[in-house]
Amino acid sequence: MASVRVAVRVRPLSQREKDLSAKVIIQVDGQITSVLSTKENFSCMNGELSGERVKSFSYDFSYDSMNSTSLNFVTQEKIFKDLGTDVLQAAFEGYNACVFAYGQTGSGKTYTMMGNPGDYGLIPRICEGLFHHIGGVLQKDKASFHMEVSYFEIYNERVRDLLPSTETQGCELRVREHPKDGPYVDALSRHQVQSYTEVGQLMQEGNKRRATANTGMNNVSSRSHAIFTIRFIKAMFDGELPSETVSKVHLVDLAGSERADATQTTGIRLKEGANINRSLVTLGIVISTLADLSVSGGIKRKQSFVPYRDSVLTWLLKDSLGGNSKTIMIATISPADVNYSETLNTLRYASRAKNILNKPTVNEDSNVKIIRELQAEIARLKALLSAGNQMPSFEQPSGSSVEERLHQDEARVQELTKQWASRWKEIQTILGEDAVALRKEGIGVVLDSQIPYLIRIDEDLLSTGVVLYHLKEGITSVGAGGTKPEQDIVLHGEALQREHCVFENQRGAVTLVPLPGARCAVSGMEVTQPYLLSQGVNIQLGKATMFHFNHPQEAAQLREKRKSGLFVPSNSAAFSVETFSDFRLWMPFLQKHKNRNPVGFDALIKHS
Ligand SMILES: Nc1ncnc2c1ncn2[C@@H]1O[C@H](COP(=O)(O)OP(=O)(O)OP(=O)(O)O)[C@@H](O)[C@H]1O
Repeated sequence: MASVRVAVRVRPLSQREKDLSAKVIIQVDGQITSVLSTKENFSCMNGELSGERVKSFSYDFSYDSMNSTSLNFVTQEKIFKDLGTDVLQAAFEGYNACVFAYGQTGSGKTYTMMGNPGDYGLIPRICEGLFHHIGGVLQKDKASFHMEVSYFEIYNERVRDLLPSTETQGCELRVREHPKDGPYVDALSRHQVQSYTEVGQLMQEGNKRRATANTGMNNVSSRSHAIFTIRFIKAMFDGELPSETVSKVHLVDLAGSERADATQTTGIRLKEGANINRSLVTLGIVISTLADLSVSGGIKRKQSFVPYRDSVLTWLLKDSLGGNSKTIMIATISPADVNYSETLNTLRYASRAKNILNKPTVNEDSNVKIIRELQAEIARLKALLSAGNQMPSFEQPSGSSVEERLHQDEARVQELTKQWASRWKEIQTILGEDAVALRKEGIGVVLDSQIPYLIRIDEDLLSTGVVLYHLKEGITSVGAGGTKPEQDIVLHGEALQREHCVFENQRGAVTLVPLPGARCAVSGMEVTQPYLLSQGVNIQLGKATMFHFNHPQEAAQLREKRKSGLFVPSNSAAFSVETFSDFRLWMPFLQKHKNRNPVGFDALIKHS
C-alpha cells in the first residue's frame, strides 16, 4: 500500500491580481501551507501570519514559487528533483505512476506540468530524464528499452487524440474496459520514440492541438483535461532469467476549476466550464470516497461505491486513484486574497487526497512470469529428485515421473525464453535501431520517421527494395566510397565522386553541401554552393542518382499552416510536398493474402 503523495505550489501574483491591488494571503513554511481568511480584517505581524483566521495544512511538499528573489523560491528544477525523479524510478522498476495537477483556472497547472520554452515543467523533464537514464543503464547492463507515448484530451466529456493518425483525425474516441488492464481509450495512437527530441516534437504537436481559450482569468486557459501517457518497457536477462517490466506513466494537466462570474464566461465557454466543473466534482467525490475508505481501514468498503464511471476523467484514471499506481497530486494555488475561496477549496481537496491508499505492484510481462514460475517449479522438482523421491507427486498427471516432468518444464522454459528473446531482437531491429515506425494503414504500409531522411528513387525496373537514409544531427557524408573513413552513404552510379557531398543537419535545418567538382542538383537546378533543403524537393547526385527529401517536422508545420489558411499551394506539386512525408507503400496483394507478413517486402532500411 502507498499513499497518494501531495504537493502544493503557490505561483506569483498575476498582472490581473496586481491591477486589482490584491493582497498576498498565503504563507509557506516547510511542509505547511497557511492561508489567511479574508472574511475579517487580518493582520500580518512581521510578515508572519497568525491567529484564528489562519488555516494551515500539512502536505508532503509545500512549494513557494511566489517571488523569484526570495530564498525559499522553488524552481521547476527543484520540483522535478523532488517529484519527477520518483516517477523515473517507478518507471524503471516497472510500477505505474501518475502525476496530476489540480487547481483553480490560472493557478499554474500547465506551467508546472509543461512549463515554457527554456523553463520546462515536469512532463518534458521526466521524458528527458527517462532517456538520460536509459543511456546510463545501457552502459551498465545489457538491457533493452521500448518507449511509446500517446497524448489525448477530454473536452466536453469527449476524448480526442492530440497526436492523431489519419484514421483518428477529428474522431471522437471511445473508452472501453479491458478485463485485466482496466479502462483504456480505444484506437488511441501510440508513437514509438527513440530520443527526447522526438518526444519534444510530439509534445509540441499535441499542445498546439489542445483546446485553449482566453478567459477572464487566464489568456491561455486550458479548456480540456490533457493526459500524456508514456508506456515504458524494460527487458533484460537477470542472470539466466529473462525479466521484462511494463510501466504506464500518466501525466495529467487538468482543466481549471472555475466560477462563471470570476471568469466572466458565456456561451461556449460557459458550456465548457460546466463540463469541466462536472468532471472535477466527480473527481472530488472519488477522492473523498477513497479517502474515507482508507481512513476507515476498508470497513466501509461494502457500503461505499466509488463513482469512477460518472466522468470520463475518473473512469480513465481509475488505476491511478486507489489502484495499481504510484500517484502524486500537485495542487496549484494563487497567492491572492481575491481567490480566497477557490484556494481554500483546493487546499481542502489536496488534504483529503493525502488519505488515498493505492496498491502499486510491479507489472511483469505475462510470458516472463510463466518462465519464472516454471523455473521455481524446476527448482522444486530438482530438490525432490536429489532427495531421492521418485514417486509421482499428487500434482503430476498420473503416470508421469518427476524426471519426465522436469524435462518437460526445462524444455518449455527453453522454448519460451527463446521466443521471448527473439521477439525483443525483432522489435529492436525492425523498430528500435532505425528510428522508423512501420504501421499498416488500409492496404498500405506507412513508414513514419521523425528525423529528416532521403528516399532513393531507383530507375532500375528490376529493383524492388525501398532504401531510406536518415540524415542524423551533424554530418552525413555521401559518395562512391573506398575512402577512409568510409562514407556514411555509399552509392554506385554514373559521375559520382568518391567523396561527393555532405548533408549537414543542424537542429533540423538540413543543408546539402556539394564537394568541389561534384555534380548535384535540387529540383532540377544545379547546385555548387551549400543549399538549404526544404520538404519534398528532389535531389540528383551525379548523372542519374535520384532522391526525394522528406522533413517530417517541416511537413507537419506546413499542414498546420494549410489548416489555418496560411499555406496556399501554388500548384498540385506543392500540395504533394507536405503530404509525402509519410512514405506509403501500397500493396494491393495484402488484401488478398491477409496472413502474409505485412512488412514482408524486401524493404531495405538503412540508416546512416
Ligand atoms: N510558478 C509560476 N511561476 C511563474 N509564472 C507562473 C507560475 N505558475 C503560473 N504562472 C503563469 O501564470 C499564468 C497561468 O498559468 P497556467 O496557464 O499554468 O494556469 P492553469 O492553472 O493551467 O490555468 P487553466 O486551468 O486556465 O488552464 C501563465 O502565464 C503562467 O506562465
